[in-house]
Amino acid sequence: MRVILAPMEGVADAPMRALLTGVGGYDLVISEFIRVVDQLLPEKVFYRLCAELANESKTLSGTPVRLQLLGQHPQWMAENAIRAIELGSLGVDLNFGCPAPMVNRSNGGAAMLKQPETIYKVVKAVREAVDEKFPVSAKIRLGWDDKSRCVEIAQAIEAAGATELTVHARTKEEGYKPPAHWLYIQKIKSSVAMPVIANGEVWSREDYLKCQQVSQCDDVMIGRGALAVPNLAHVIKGDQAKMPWAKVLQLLLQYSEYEIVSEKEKYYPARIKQWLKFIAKQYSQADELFVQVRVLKKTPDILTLLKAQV
Ligand SMILES: Cc1cc2nc3c(=O)[nH]c(=O)nc-3n(C[C@H](O)[C@H](O)[C@H](O)COP(=O)(O)O)c2cc1C
Repeated sequence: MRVILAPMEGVADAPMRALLTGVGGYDLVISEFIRVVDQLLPEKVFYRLCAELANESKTLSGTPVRLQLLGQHPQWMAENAIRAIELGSLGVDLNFGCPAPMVNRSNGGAAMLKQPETIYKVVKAVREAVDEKFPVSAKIRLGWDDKSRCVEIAQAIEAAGATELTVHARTKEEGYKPPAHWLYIQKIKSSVAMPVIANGEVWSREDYLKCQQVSQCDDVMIGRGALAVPNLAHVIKGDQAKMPWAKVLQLLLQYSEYEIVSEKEKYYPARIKQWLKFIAKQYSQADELFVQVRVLKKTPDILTLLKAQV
């Protein structure tokens, strides 16, 4: 079984990826998406969204990172995929599930689920452009507003030569509303030969076991659950209990300290607050802390408060 850390734009940034894979249990990480429209993007964009490229595409603790691209133009996706590989990415992942209105208005992300033939063309162009020794994977939702074409979409991705497929078991319209429809992952898995990775609403080992049973997939990708319980990968693998609150606090401190080092004062307080909100889903102590942290504007003040809790 593999546990993969999900791409989460604006949340699972490189410092967060370093922190979570440092806790361990992850076999692979997918980066936040890089939006491709109609040009070959400059190298700095790749480094900004996937800083691990400068470290042989691995997090500090050595977990491999695969860069994710999002776009609807086959040729530009192929050109940017080549650049990703040249810069050292260990493969390319293609995002066909993003629900952001800006992305969807220009026919990217989840909007592509309405056109399996365009998805096919994008995957094929990227697969043909990238040396076969590097994986080209895809990530989908079950559809735009209904699930009737999910098998067709997966089969198009396979026919185009994708190495593997992650299925977030909801339509775009379903957003993040529970439940995730794991049975549809099983329908997809039984219709294709490539490896399928299950994704959606796995917050505990119990969830994983249920998801595994229903989807028939051993491999799982975890997103919000990984933020809420920082050692969830180990918990899922059955080799650790849920991390105690004191340890979570230490990680919050570490993440906040990074910000001081990186001097991104204005930017990161929002990210610390955001992370704390996810943690509050699984730790009641985080709820109380969030009330105090939310009014603070500067990271040093947040740090002082966090240190006082330890
Ligand atoms: C804040 C946020 C940002 C996300 N950004 C991306 C992204 O950049 N690329 C992508 O393929 N999916 C993205 N997703 C979707 C997740 O990768 C994942 O499919 C989804 O959260 C369901 O998994 P979960 O229930 O384990 O969180 C994002 C999700 C969240 C909550």
